[in-house]
Amino acid sequence: MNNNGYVTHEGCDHVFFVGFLGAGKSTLARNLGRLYRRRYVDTDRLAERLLRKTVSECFHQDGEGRFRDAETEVLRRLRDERSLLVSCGGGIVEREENCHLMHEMGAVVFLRGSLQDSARQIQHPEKRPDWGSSGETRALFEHRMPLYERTADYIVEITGKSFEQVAQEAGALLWEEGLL
Ligand SMILES: Nc1ncnc2c1ncn2[C@@H]1O[C@H](COP(=O)(O)OP(=O)(O)OP(=O)(O)O)[C@@H](O)[C@H]1O
Ligand SMILES: O=C(O)C1=C[C@@H](O)[C@@H](O)[C@H](O)C1
Ligand SMILES: [Mg+2]
Repeated sequence: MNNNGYVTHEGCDHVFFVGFLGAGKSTLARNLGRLYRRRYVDTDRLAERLLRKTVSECFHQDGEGRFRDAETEVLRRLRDERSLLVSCGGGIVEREENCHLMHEMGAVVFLRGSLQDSARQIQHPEKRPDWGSSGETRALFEHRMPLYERTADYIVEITGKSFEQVAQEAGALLWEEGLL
């Protein structure tokens, strides 16, 4: 345990949560952080801090490329930290370099659900640069699923489960694997 009261292990051993928009990545990282006394961070919030603007502002003013560069820079900077739970932006798997960085630093957990799960759970779709018309969103979902699957070390199914069930299941799995 470090002097902030968080559990840390030797070396860089983060757990990264990936999945489509609204899958529950941030909620799960926060819940597991509380349960297992692990510090959690969110790559979208870290990118906003680096860019000094919101994700949505960055997409509109500077374009997606600028945001993706910031997202990769955020991951690189996590090399200097220990034992974090990291909820990732939905598009983190778009860059091969990001996937390498995550595997170099720890384990990747994919929260797998349906497009309907995302549509139900997502808040303020009007503020999401990444939530387009229903056809665009379906195409993005279909493009992303194999990328998440290919990158995942572990898969947690979310369909029909409450946050508590998802946290319990993911927590038990990661604990058994010595990752928490
Ligand atoms: N298992 C669940 N059942 C029902 N609602 C959930 C569940 N998990 C998360 N939620 C709710 O769904 C919404 C999206 O969750 P969250 O922000 O954790 O998802 P996310 O994957 O981080 O999304 P984003 O793409 O916005 O980063 C929140 O309102 C959250 O309270
Ligand atoms: O799925 C995506 O491409 C994105 C998801 C969000 O978490 C943000 O990272 C951003 O809006 C892009
Ligand atoms: Mg989130």
